[in-house]
Amino acid sequence: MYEGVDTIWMDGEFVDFEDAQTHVLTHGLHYGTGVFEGVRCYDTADGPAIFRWEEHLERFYQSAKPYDMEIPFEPEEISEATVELIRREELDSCYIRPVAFYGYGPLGLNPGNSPVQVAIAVWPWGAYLGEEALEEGVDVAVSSWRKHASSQIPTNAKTTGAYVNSVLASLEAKGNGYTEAIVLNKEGNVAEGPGENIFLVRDGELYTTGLAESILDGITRQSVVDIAEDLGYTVHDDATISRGELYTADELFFTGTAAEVTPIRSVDDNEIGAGTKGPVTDEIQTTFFDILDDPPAAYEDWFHPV
Ligand SMILES: Cc1[nH+]cc(COP(=O)(O)O)c(CN[C@@H](CCC(=O)O)C(=O)O)c1O
Repeated sequence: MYEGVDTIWMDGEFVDFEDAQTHVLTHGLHYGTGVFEGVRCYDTADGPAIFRWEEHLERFYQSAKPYDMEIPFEPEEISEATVELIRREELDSCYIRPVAFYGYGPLGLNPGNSPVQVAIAVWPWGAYLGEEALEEGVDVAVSSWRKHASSQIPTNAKTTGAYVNSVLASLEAKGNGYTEAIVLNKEGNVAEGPGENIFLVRDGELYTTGLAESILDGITRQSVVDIAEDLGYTVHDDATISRGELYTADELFFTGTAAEVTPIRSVDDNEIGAGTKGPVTDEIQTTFFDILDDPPAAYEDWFHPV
């Protein structure tokens, strides 16, 4: 995955990949007290550009707040370091992973005396759910693991430790021969995927679960809502979707920085629609990738040049 990656930015310095280490008594390793972002840089017609960078950077700092975590760098410093790192790696497109965590200090739940460390890594990352997934769609299963509720962990924050919930759901799905999971919330309605938001198409209208369903407020989700509305679709972006509605949907698809727009062709072995990428999904996905390839003026503020 990291072939050819030489450098990582860590705590204000560019360091060699193999030197980007942390101590085994790092607070974040023991208690999951870290926050991160997943971002993509695309090789657009206007050159390499980071997609929705300002929104991702804002969410990075917001995610730290519930943990009293002061990220010891200004957004401008993180931004400059990220652009410089992409240039040093000579990548026209890449996945970008900023992470901030309570580092090496006295253990115990209170992280107060552990320093906050920050690192940024970039690497080429292709289709998250497999090369054929974007075209053919994926087979998914509803997980027996429920999404933790927003009353239990701030689901609008990308907390490293919270992702054990996603790991459990993803491991279960893959262990049972599916590509990905869909997780229900504690009410038993649809939340999202382990690392994706979810959209449902019914009678030509789009539905996506709202923040009250204990989901991450996905930036790709919001971008797809905007794109769909600009295409003239009615979008219900605060939907409650029952498990049964998954099976009777005309179309389903995931959205996410890593997943981009990935069609779902079956749920629990029930074919969705025609069992392949549906026409609305195809139009949304094609428009999404066209915007990434050659950003129209209307979307130019979605792109941060590298
Ligand atoms: C739980 C979850 N829900 C929705 C999304 C989509 O959010 P956005 O990227 O802002 O559209 C992601 C991103 N998942 C990231 C991490 C994936 C990983 O395996 O790590 C990502 O897509 O980068 C989630 O982790």
